Amino acid sequence: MLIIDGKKVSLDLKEELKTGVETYRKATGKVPGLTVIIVGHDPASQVYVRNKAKTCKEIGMFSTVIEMPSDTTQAELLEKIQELNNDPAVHGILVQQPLPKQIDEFAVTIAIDPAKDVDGFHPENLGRLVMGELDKCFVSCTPYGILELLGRYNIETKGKHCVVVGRSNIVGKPMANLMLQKSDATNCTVTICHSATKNIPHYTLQADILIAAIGKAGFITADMVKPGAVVIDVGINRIEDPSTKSGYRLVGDVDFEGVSAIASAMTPVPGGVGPMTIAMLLKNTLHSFQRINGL
Ligand SMILES: Nc1nc2c(c(=O)[nH]1)N[C@@H](CN(C=O)c1ccc(C(=O)N[C@@H](CCC(=O)O)C(=O)O)cc1)CN2
Repeated sequence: MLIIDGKKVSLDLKEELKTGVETYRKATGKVPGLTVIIVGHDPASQVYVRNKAKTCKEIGMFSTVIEMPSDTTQAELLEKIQELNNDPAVHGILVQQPLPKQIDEFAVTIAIDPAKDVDGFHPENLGRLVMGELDKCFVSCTPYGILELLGRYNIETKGKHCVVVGRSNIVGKPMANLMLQKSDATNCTVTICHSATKNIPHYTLQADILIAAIGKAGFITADMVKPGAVVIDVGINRIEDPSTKSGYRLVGDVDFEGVSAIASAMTPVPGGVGPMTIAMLLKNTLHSFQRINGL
């Protein structure tokens, strides 16, 4: 069974982006700039935001982190986003999720200028993706990272049956629509399963490419997988484990041990899809810089 190594691919990709950033810096004297807003003190979000800023620095991009208190109002956050929309040095704007409950995520998503929405969450970007305008939109980083992994591991997609389990706006829906696109890198027949789907194994057993984005530890078991399938695990679930130093360990939505005996290729957790999310965010930020500067 082939392990699809997202950690390694993300490192390769970051090296390529570093070269790209340096080339544009020499040619224009400018570098891409990403601003990340974090509201509140969610520990996992703080780690992700720190990693985003650190990775920007490593590849020569400019990054700013704006920390806002947990009791920030929606109006205050929208005002900050407006400032960033108008700042020409900012090519990418991202508001880390989840947000505190007093803030409506959708209102925030639509406030970000679609031309700077490097998360690819804005309805204009999702709409363009659905309509096949991939070169004129930002694709949500996790699905985009999965596409990059499939491409770099030469996994055949054309005419294959891709089953996506999960229908979130940031993973399941964009993922399914990407795999549906008419292109050499996609062109699948796509099925989406979700919490109201009756008999999920009936569908997953037909999948040549199975993408699990449910958010439930070990949900996909070996008896739900067709022999030889390619299995992509998007889940990042913390489960208690007193034998580890932290007291927990990370597991995916797929029972790795059981499914790895059946699948032909699989992403691990950690080290699979997760690391690609930040790499693709930086790829989107570089694209934004290119578009804004007409490069
Ligand atoms: N505005 C956004 N908010 C959130 C996003 C997002 O794309 N945009 N995604 C997630 C969090 N996230 C990035 O923000 C993210 C999650 C996981 C990883 C990752 O590298 N995971 C590692 C394990 C890391 C660990 O030890 O915890 C792995 O899977 O190997 C990167 C980024 C929600 N919010």
